[in-house]
Amino acid sequence: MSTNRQDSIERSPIPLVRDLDWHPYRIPLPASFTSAHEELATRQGFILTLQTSTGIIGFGECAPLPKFSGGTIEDAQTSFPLITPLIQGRSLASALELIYQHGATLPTSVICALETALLDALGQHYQCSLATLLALPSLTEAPTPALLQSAQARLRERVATNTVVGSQSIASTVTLALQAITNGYSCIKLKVGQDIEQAQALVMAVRCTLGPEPHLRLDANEAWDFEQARTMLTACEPYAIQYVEQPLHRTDLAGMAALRHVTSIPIAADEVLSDLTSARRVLEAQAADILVIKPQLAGGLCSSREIIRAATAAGLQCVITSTIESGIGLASSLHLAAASPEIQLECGLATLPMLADDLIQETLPIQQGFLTVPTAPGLGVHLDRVAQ
Ligand SMILES: O=C(O)CCC(=O)c1ccccc1C(=O)O
Ligand SMILES: [Mg+2]
Repeated sequence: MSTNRQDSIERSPIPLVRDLDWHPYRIPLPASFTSAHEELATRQGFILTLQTSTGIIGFGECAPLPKFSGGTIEDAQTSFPLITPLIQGRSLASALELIYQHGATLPTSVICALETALLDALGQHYQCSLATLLALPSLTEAPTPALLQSAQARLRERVATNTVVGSQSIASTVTLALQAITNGYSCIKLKVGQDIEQAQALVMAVRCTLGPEPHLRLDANEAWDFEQARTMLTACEPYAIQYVEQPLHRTDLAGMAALRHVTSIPIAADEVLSDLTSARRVLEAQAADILVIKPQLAGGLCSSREIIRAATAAGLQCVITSTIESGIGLASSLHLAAASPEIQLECGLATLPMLADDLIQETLPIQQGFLTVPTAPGLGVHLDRVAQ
């Protein structure tokens, strides 16, 4: 970018929020997503369109997942008319500050949508990607060219992902896992339910078929009690399990901490995480080796970044995953992953192929298990109007 253009961006005032619009969507999952919680056959949520005084359009997504945390579709809907008058007429930076300071009363998925749309617009104003904004020391001061350049230099261009195979029959799970390896994935997550004998047989069959190389992680979605978890994980010790997500109920932090002492398989916290405070409780209780962070449920991108920092300082690793939202929300999580060098494990962001429609004009292709981070200003993806 020419110096003149950059100078004029630094001098030009931050645009004001002119209008917010929430569009409901329903997207079918052709194969449905089965976990110990539910069978998700349709994804429901809202796309936020934010317009600025300078004609910039920012997009955000609110995709609640009531079985986890962060409220319901109705909770989100109730909050929309309250938000607009608070945000309208503020600068993008002051609107961001407002939601960071007072957002705690809103459903986390609503904060995530507002933050994404504001950062999308701000990135377009500064002509830098959302990931670049997240790598800056401050979001509320105009970045100098030098700051933008050093932020950009810290980003990852692509993010390694896992694929997830839902709880199906052993034969079809093995087939799907093999297919994923053929497609270039090197990390597979198996959904394992309450029947621990079936789960053990599944893990053995998948590991024996795939060989020793691919990373294999499990997700129990809170299905087990302590004894079931101990039995299951002991039986899985020979199969090189990368980690197991949420083996026990989210409230059982003491159980999770105790489980870490009876198995060598790392324990990951997922359902228990609903904001920075809940993450701090997990760290305090030494209840996990890994945190699974879903920006929709953890209060947005900056809140997720705070969680990553706290976890890293305590010696834990983190994974960013989707809630099976559309391409708008997925892109925002992808930018966060790109701006988080601490994250070395594969992220659970390979979920767009599960949806009948990703709602975006662009494609976010997965090549050899990697998602490429958009580099265009802001979010780098746009709502496909035809898809609505
Ligand atoms: O982690 C992944 O690979 C995909 C995301 C995922 O599994 C998920 C998606 C929606 C709701 C819950 C979960 C989960 O991790 O339990
Ligand atoms: Mg999980």
